[in-house]
Amino acid sequence: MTIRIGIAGIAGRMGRLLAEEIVAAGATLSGGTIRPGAALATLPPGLPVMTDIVALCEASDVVIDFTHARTARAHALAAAETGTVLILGSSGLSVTDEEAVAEAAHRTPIVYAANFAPGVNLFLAIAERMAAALPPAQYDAEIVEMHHRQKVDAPSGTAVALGRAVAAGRGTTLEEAGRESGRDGHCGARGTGTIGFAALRGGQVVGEHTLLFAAASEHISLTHRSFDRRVYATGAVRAALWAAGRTPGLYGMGEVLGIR
Ligand SMILES: NC(=O)C1=CN([C@@H]2O[C@H](COP(=O)(O)OP(=O)(O)OC[C@H]3O[C@@H](n4cnc5c(N)ncnc54)[C@H](OP(=O)(O)O)[C@@H]3O)[C@@H](O)[C@H]2O)C=CC1
Ligand SMILES: O=C(O)C1=N[C@H](C(=O)O)C[C@H](O)C1
Repeated sequence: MTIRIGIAGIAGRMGRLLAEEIVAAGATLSGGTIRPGAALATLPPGLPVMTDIVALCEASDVVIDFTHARTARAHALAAAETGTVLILGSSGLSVTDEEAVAEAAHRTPIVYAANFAPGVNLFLAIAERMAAALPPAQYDAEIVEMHHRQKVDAPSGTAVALGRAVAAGRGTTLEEAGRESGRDGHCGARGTGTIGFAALRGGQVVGEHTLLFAAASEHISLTHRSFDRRVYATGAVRAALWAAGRTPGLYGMGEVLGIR
């Protein structure tokens, strides 16, 4: 029997691509959820569409969730209670949401990644190395991201992950280092060692992230651009096939790719 993969948020931009990629990977598309109260959109005929995440988990070996931060906690709990593998791609989770996901991962495998594109995960590893080599007293770290006008959270999950990677390279955490976001008005001079974030929104940009280290006499920057969000869908399906049958735990895309 092929692996059964369900999709939370099947009517969304990512949900629709995931449906195609699951079938292309030779897995069984077990169904999908839409938001309770949402109008039933045009979806593949014959596909079980429901609003109950527990019912989707029970019908699936793996559930892929690209919906919204506000559902992450309930979806992780449903996966834990039914022993279903969860691939979680939603961004904008609070620290307490992330703690709830980590708690659920004691009972079932969860792959949680800010970005499922292979290039971004390499970028995260390089960011950590760059930060370890460039002293924070001289090199200001700034992260700039741009996304389509429909994106509802900022800074992006990937930008936050880059910030965390920079902080880790500097032997600290993002919270300890301090975030500087959305500068406006008399915001004061930049703090030494803080990590800056700027979020641009417009058009249909799939996802662009730049990490800049700025010193008095030199700048070094690295940019990743996604041109097609299918790269996230293929990455998520790859994670689903990798995670099925693993022991419970919280995994990242770096582990799926063998990067870290
Ligand atoms: N980790 C990664 O690699 C990537 C992460 N993302 C993240 O994934 C998320 C979704 O992105 P995207 O597909 O562009 O957004 P969309 O808004 O297009 O899709 C989200 C879908 O989830 C639905 N939804 C919301 N709540 C529920 C619920 N409780 N049950 C079932 N369905 C629900 C929405 O329905 P409705 O419209 O009716 O509210 C919508 O159809 C975002 O957080 C985004 O940042 C996106 C791309 C890559
Ligand atoms: O909402 C999006 O589109 C994306 N969200 C993710 C994020 O917040 O980092 C990943 C990617 O950048 C696309």
